[in-house]
Amino acid sequence: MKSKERVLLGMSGGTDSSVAAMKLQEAGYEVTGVTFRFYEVGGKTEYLEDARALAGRLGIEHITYDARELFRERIIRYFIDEYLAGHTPVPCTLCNNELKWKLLAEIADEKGIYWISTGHYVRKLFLEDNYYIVPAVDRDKDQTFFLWGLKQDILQRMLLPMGDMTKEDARAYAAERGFMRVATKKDSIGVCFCPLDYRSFLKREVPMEQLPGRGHFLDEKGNVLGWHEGYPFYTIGQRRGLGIHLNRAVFVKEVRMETNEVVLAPLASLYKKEMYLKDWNLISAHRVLGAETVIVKIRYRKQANRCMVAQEENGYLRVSLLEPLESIAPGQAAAFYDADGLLLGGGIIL
Ligand SMILES: Nc1ncnc2c1ncn2[C@@H]1O[C@H](COP(=O)(O)OP(=O)(O)OP(=O)(O)O)[C@@H](O)[C@H]1O
Repeated sequence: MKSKERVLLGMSGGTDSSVAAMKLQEAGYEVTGVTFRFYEVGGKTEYLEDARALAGRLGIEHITYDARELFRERIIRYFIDEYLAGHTPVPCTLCNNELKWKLLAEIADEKGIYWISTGHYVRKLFLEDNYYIVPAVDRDKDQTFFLWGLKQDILQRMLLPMGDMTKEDARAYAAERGFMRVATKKDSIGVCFCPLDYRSFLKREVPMEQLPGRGHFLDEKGNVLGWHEGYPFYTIGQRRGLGIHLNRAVFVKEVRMETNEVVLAPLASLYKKEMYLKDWNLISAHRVLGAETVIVKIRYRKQANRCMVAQEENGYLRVSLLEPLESIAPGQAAAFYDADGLLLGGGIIL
């Protein structure tokens, strides 16, 4: 890392960005921390106080940026609208690609700071005139899956101090320096504004009259199997919590918004060999469109699959899977990698 340069770091108050602050400072950077107020569960602002206190202890400048309205408009609204459209949204991907890193760059620009940083567990690589994101040393924490939408203007400015550490290392690093609160913080889980069940979130946030009410579960032939609570409460691939008891295992195969129907089928019926992507971004077009095969992942923790990718005349990407995949859900993200783990881009499943 270069020294005596300025960097703007997103400080969430959590372990990772706190350790990132320490590492950047030790590497000789003049760090400014910014904490975004995105969403405060139960109005709690402890995270903000933690980030501020750490910045104070490290002697770094800290600013707070109120992004609550923006977050509500761009992320929460999108999240709700996607379920109401019968899709399965990816709020963390959208937040990273459309909010977090863009805000960091904007604020850094205003302050005349070049480098921008977070506590993400990813690394960065420069290869043949392009910057790429590659998986972190800690494969279990790897967050590349959420960052496929970033372009060179952001990639070139990123500093990623957590990419070469494991979470355990990070906790030990903070503990060795006497930052016990940082070392022992719990990991955040799931979507920050809706960590557990999205269904109760929808019921709380969406007025009753905007929800479709009860509808039919159908089998693949169109026979009525029973009642469901309304299509937004079901996602493709779902098996648990269907509230219907049949003498065979069934999964959600299709969510039909127009008719408020949910089609249930055995797992074997959920496999597909093709999908289309919209809103895509290719960090390297020739490594994806020109490649014999690339690797595609459609869930953070799901296995990688091989595919071929082509651009259609209508602008979408067609992804032809070498092995069929189950639970391909509209609204979800697909991320492309090469065989060495280079993140090549991604898009939203149509
Ligand atoms: N409210 C926020 N304000 C500023 N930066 C944030 C905020 N939330 C997240 N970030 C930045 O984005 C990074 C990734 O966030 P994410 O919530 O995915 O990870 P995390 O593992 O919980 O990180 P941390 O331990 O730092 O909270 C954080 O390390 C931090 O740099």
